[in-house]
Formats: sequence, structure tokens, C-alpha cells
Amino acid sequence: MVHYKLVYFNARGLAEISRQLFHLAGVEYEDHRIEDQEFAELKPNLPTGQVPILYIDNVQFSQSTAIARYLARKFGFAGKNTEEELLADAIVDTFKDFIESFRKFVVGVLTGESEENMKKIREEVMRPAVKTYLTYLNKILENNKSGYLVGNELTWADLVVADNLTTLITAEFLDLKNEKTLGEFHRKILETEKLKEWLEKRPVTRF
Ligand SMILES: N[C@@H](CCC(=O)N[C@@H](CS)C(=O)NCC(=O)O)C(=O)O
Repeated sequence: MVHYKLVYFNARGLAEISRQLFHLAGVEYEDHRIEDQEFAELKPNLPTGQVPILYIDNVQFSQSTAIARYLARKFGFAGKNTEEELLADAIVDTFKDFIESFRKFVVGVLTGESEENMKKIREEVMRPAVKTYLTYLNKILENNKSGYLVGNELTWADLVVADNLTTLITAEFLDLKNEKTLGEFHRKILETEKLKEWLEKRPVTRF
């Protein structure tokens, strides 16, 4: 049997979608969560000096999106045909572009920007980016009508977007009371039986 080991910090961050995919597929893996000390020891031996890393029988693979896409394909969550795969990939890429616009905010937090500047970044950079991103998602959901973003079954794109919506709610960028379509989507994905089971049993996990 193949031995999978996923190495990352105790955060949702760049590993959570892969963890969800393993759980949804019912495939055993080692969910190895590291602290700073272990990371420092590992770093010189990692392909890019970064995590997450997926070990497949002791062979290392890097890059979170490549890992999640690989698991989605392997476990049947990538889309039912190449066009569905294309749309799922495009949604994930759009999410990555969107997240990039948050960099200024994160850098601001880390470098101790003044409250006034943080407010400016929040209002002038983040809010417009959130608006564009939510408009994009709403259009896809309204066209697709299945309640999923792609086709009529759960794909990894749904997992990526639902997890990110949770983050946006926590960061007070999104109030689903004002977003009917996205609210229904978020509820539907989080109520997926196996996902619900994972969300209830997963270790307490930071952002
Ligand atoms: N493009 C990479 C980025 C990986 C990345 O930024 N990993 C961070 C943790 S979220 C890391 O290892 N940071 C520690 C470091 O760079 O020393 C991916 O998606 O996997």
C-alpha cells in the first residue's frame, strides 16, 4: 500500500485542502504537523525550502496547488471531463490571484503598519478585491445552478472556495447574511457528510 505523509504547520493555510481530500476519499495518510524547530531542521532538505510537502513512499513533492490537484485527480474530485477540470483549475487560479491581493495586508500586519495605514489597505485594496472575487463566484454559481461551482458534483474547487469563504467571514470581510447564493453554497459544501465529519474531528487548527 502506498504510504502518504503530508507535512505542514498546524495551520489550515496551504495544506488544508489536501487534508480534506484525503478524508473525503477515505485514504489513510500521516497528517504530520510540525513546529518551528522541526521545520528549521527539515528546511535544508526540502525541494524549495518550504512546506507543505507530500511524501509518497518517501519521495518528496512540493507546491500546495500541485499536490491538491494531484490528490483531486487521483481521488475523483478534479471534474468529470477535461472541460470541468479546466474550469476547476481556473477557479483555483482566480482564488490564488485574489489571495495575492491580500499580501499587502499580511505584510502590514507583520511589519506593524499604523492603524491608519491598515485601515486604508483594508478599505482601498482588500474590499474592492473581495467585491470582484465574490462577483466572479456568484456568476459561476448562478450559471451552473447545481449548487456546486463545477458540474453537478463536488470538486476541489468547491473545497478551496468554501475554506476561503470561512476565512473571509472570520476576518469580517464577508457577511453571508448579505450573500444569498454564496451563503447557500457555503452551507451546502460544509454539510457534505464526509467534510462535516472532518471539520468536526480535525485538530484545532490555526488560520
Ligand atoms: N508556492 C508554495 C508556497 C509555500 C510556502 O510559502 N510555504 C510557507 C508556509 S505557508 C513556508 O514554508 N514558509 C517558511 C519559509 O519559507 O521558510 C506552495 O504553494 O506550496
